[in-house]
Amino acid sequence: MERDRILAWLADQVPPARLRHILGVEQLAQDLAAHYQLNVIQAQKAGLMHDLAKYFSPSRLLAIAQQAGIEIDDICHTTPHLLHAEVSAIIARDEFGETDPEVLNAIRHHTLGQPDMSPLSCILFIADALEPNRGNSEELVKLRHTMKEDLYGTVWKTSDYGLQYLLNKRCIIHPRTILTRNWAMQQSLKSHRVQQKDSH
Ligand SMILES: Nc1ncnc2c1ncn2[C@@H]1O[C@H](COP(=O)(O)OP(=O)(O)O)[C@@H](O)[C@H]1O
Repeated sequence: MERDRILAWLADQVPPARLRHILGVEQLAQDLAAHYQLNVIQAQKAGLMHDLAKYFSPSRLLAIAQQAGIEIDDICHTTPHLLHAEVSAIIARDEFGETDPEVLNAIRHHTLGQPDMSPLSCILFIADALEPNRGNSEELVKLRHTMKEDLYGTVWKTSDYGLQYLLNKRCIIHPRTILTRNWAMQQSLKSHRVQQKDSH
């Protein structure tokens, strides 16, 4: 079975704690997909393969991304680790024969997000941040309470949580996460306005 082959490959490439995180993302992505009536198999595959390139060296990430013709902006040049999402999608395709664009796009967008990303991508973005092994800080517990009520609102607030972390650590922030946050916030506020109108 392909899942076993992927797990064996991962066990060779990532430490046990990361493997636990990956399994947590796989499970939560499936739960959320079932809840939002999305394709559970796509969610499972995206969860399982989202961090394939997590431990690749910066030079390897840059070389693979360059060879694949991915546009590498200044921030990714300085912090090649941010390319692990794009490169994980390439490995999913080339090593494990994944061809489903929905699955590959969800993997590509799991770290920085992407304005207009699909519901499946939203689910993987959330699952990566909120799976149980991430801990139980007050903010995470709060986000887990809303994750099945408001998909876009949770993408918005998960982005805020990540941005806050990066600000506190004085990191350079990739603008795509800010664009994702603004997009998700607008989607969430729009859907609340529609719900309010419907209830009058
Ligand atoms: N928008 C961003 N701008 C800059 N760095 C980011 C951004 N989002 C995440 N990072 C950094 O990239 C690294 C990988 O992110 P992620 O894959 O979410 O982390 P994790 O190792 O917790 O799974 C993290 O160390 C984080 O600090």
